Amino acid sequence: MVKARKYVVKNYFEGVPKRDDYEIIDYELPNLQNGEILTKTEWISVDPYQRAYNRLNKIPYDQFGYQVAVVEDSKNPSYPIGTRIITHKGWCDYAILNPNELQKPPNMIYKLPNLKDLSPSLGIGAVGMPGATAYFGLLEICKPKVGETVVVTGAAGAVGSMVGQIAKIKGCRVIGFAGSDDKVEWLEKELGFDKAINYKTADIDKALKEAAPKGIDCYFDNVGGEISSVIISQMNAKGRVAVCGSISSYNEVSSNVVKAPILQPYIVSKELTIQGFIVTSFSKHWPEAFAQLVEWIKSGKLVTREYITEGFDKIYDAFIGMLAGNNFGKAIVKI
Ligand SMILES: NC(=O)C1=CN([C@@H]2O[C@H](COP(=O)(O)OP(=O)(O)OC[C@H]3O[C@@H](n4cnc5c(N)ncnc54)[C@H](OP(=O)(O)O)[C@@H]3O)[C@@H](O)[C@H]2O)C=CC1
Ligand SMILES: CCCCC/C=C\CC(=O)/C=C/C=C/C=C/[C@@H](O)CCCC(=O)O
Repeated sequence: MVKARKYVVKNYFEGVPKRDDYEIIDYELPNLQNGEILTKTEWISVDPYQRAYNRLNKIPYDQFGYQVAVVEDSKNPSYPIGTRIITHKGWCDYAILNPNELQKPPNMIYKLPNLKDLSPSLGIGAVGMPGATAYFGLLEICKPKVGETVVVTGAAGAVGSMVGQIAKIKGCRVIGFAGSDDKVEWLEKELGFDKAINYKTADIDKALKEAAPKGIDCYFDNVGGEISSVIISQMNAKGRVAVCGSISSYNEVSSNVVKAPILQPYIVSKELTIQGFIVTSFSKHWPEAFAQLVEWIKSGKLVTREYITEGFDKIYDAFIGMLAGNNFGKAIVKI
């Protein structure tokens, strides 16, 4: 018998999730049946949608999320012992899975993409769901052209740091917003952003007019709220906005959500395209994105950074730290 642990969400979050909203449960896994595999978790992802989607689930629920795991025992010939996989099994240290029943998101499983000699942990970051989000959101929705100006918020995070670098690879001028001077320095000095701005200290409207005197063609929106309204008000005719997330309001109780200015006059007069998307809509094409992302990383065109917390007992802390902005790049937990 294998002893396993998992995080169960006991409450609907009010504001910032509390430690007491979670319970860690110890339990014994049953014996393997034909077709099943026993997996040992190696890396766990903490992501903003784990906060945002809380109220879409029936309480209590097992905390969902991506993980890298290795097959420890197998009664499925397609997944022999030692195979590395990505699943959406969430915050648990061992699991029994039946790959034949895990074909559609969110209950998905796939073999770790060929990462060459890169760390398997990238399978939940730059070469995983966040990497695919940056790749498809930018290339399929913003559709940037050479010489255009691209703005990204949440620029030092998992998705944003990739968006900015991919836009540079595509020949764009890139401006990023992030929440500290250290992040600004990292974006400009190491990731090649043309300009980064600390949204917590800058006059956003003025700083952006200075950074983008010819206006903005593409906006990759990770945060929503007031800053997005300011950015959209400075867009050029036929500009494209990919609405990826709105983390600035995930921890707000509804009565506190900021009322953003009215944008319709800009949207109409500039003929803007504003499109929300969910990355799994592109899931059939993830393998193409992963192959390209690995090539860019291996050739040094794309820099990856991970913010690693160690220990199963620390997943909650890693999650809260990510929501508070501690992470540079992808926030993950090593189990
Ligand atoms: N549509 C989709 O399919 C997907 C959407 N997303 C969305 O993309 C966004 C980025 O996700 P991801 O890259 O994984 O996370 P990040 O790695 O960017 O981590 C979250 C970051 O959000 C920033 N942040 C926190 N609070 C605020 C706030 N009030 N205002 C502005 N920024 C804030 C912090 O950075 P800082 O220090 O700069 O404040 C923090 O580091 C999220 O909105 C997420 O929901 C992600 C994956 C898929
Ligand atoms: C309550 C509305 C929340 C709005 C936030 C929208 C998008 C933010 C975001 O981060 C989306 C991420 C999507 C990730 C997709 C993961 C899927 O593979 C699994 C979805 C899991 C689930 O639906 O339970």
